[in-house]
Amino acid sequence: MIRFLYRHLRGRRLLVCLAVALTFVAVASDVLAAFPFKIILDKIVNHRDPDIPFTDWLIDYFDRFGNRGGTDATEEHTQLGVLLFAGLMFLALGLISAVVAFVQLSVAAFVGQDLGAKLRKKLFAHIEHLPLDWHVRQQVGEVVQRVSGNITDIEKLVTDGLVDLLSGVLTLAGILTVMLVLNWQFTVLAMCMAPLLFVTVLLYTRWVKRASKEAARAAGHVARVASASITAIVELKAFTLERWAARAFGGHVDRQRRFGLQAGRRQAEFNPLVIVFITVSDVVIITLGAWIAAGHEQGYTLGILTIPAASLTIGTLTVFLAYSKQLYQPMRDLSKLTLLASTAAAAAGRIQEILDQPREDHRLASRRYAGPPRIRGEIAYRGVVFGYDPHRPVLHGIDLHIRVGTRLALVGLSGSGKTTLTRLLPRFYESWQGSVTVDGVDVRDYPLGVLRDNIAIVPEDSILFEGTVRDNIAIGRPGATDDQVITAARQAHIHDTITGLPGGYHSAVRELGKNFSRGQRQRIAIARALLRDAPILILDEPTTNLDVEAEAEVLRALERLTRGRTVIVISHRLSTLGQVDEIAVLQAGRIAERGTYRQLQAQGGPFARLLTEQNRYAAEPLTPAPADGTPQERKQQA
Ligand SMILES: Nc1ncnc2c1ncn2[C@@H]1O[C@H](COP(=O)(O)OP(=O)(O)OP(=O)(O)O)[C@@H](O)[C@H]1O
Repeated sequence: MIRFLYRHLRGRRLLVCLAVALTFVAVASDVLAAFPFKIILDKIVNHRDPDIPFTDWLIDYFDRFGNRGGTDATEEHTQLGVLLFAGLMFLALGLISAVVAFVQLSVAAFVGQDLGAKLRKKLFAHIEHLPLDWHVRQQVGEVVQRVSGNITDIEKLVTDGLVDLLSGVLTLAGILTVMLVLNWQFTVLAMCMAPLLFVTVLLYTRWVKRASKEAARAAGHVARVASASITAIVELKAFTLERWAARAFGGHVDRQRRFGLQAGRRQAEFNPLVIVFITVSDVVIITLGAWIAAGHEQGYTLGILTIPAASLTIGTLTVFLAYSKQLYQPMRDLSKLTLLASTAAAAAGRIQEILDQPREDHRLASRRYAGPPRIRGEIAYRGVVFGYDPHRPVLHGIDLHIRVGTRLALVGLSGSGKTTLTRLLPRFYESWQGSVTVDGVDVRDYPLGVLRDNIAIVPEDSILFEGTVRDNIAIGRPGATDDQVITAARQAHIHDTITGLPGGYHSAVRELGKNFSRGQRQRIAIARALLRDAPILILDEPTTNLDVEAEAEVLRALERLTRGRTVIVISHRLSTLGQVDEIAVLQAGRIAERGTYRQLQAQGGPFARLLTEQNRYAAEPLTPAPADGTPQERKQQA
């Protein structure tokens, strides 16, 4: 934890040192704040002048305001002089404490917030650069928790904890030292309850924390279940599952209440216990202390401990009483802080775990790449074997060649590996065996930035980001002009829809594009891809979730997008494959057959069977192959 903080506090270490130095000053003034009472009582009750080096001149100065009434011959200073001196000392200590607390807390808050912001930005940027393989293995909530909750834990330790921790330790040490110097025998007596108090504080803080943690975890479940139920409200209503959802939700709420009550009960027991211990300790100090301070002759022996008679003054007794109360707070703070520190240490561990993950380096390639930044788009898979699980390959020796500017459709049953195959191209994953090349260069030899800049992907469900519609299209090419954005939108057949919105191109996009229909989102994504103008295009079932009308619109937009590019399209709707040059059928991670639509249909193999299966429930038998052949065939005929 210390190493983690030291590393991430670079640039702010001097401020931390300042906060530490100020803590020393604050603690010293707090500990000394009990002394003015001692000075006053010693003067009035015991007729003793204060014995503080280098202060006589000041008391002499104050003496001129008083007279010698109430003093005896042994006293050098007047009562008023000493009272004014004690008052000034109290005021000065209070002011020092206030100013120091202000600076100290401001510094701690600044360092805490600064560290939190820096860590958040760093962690987020790192997460964004981690490979897809890492992302799919994570739970989204878990990752978000690290960016928000875990960093807050560290922020809290720095803002509230470090200063309190240090001042707690210093206050305890300071108080004990002063007490021991004043009267060590009486200190041992006065501290009789301290071990019990300490153990109680330690145990109870732990119990309260444990119960609160469970309650917080249950609260997390409550939030998750509520959010899942609200997200799936349509399904819940459709299946009339409202009561079932309410029961599941109620279970989590009950758990949260149980632990919340447990924490409350522990807290309720804790405070009275502390009061009892402190009261017992005060009783000892007051009764025994007052007896000794009253000047009774003999020493008092308690076991091996002898307290010399008349070794206490009423003033010293007051200091002991004040300290007895002051001891509790730092103990409590320290105990709380051990937990805060352990939570922060666990949080730091979880954050470091992510920071230790190697990120994708967009510039790095296994060999130096000296080719052009724009590639032509010839794709070849050779003997590619790959899987997500080390023991379960998904692709078994794929050989596939896609010429520049041609369109290949990947079809096959669900789970046959179509998406996986396309994911190897932008190097979201790397093949176990064989190679994937683009323009004859292994994808591993391209800098990631170059490779991915040359590939555009339109997925099944395009996601829009927060911002305006224009921003969402312009993502395709940072710095694109308004004209370029509008041209792309026109080509994607979304321009009219956008201009029909109240804000036009500046209309806001709500969370993940919820205020747009699926078809509109797809067309915005197509405009984005058009603007990107990448030579390679991957379409992963871009019309799957659309109704007939929206599908027709998106297909029209795609028609423009796919022109002149190397395209891999994954499609379940075999009837829409008329526009591709070649179809590859995947079966359990192997290419079962390849050919044009007509060839495969005539061949009577897996593709023909898939077609029959899809047409089984059609009202009329479909004959979707284009009358004039595929584009490639059309080109050849021409
Ligand atoms: N991230 C992943 N981790 C582990 N296994 C995965 C992962 N993604 C896919 N798989 C598995 O790999 C196999 C191929 O999945 P893939 O998504 O490539 O199939 P697909 O043909 O595209 O299917 P669909 O048509 O349903 O999208 C499946 O068995 C799937 O369970």
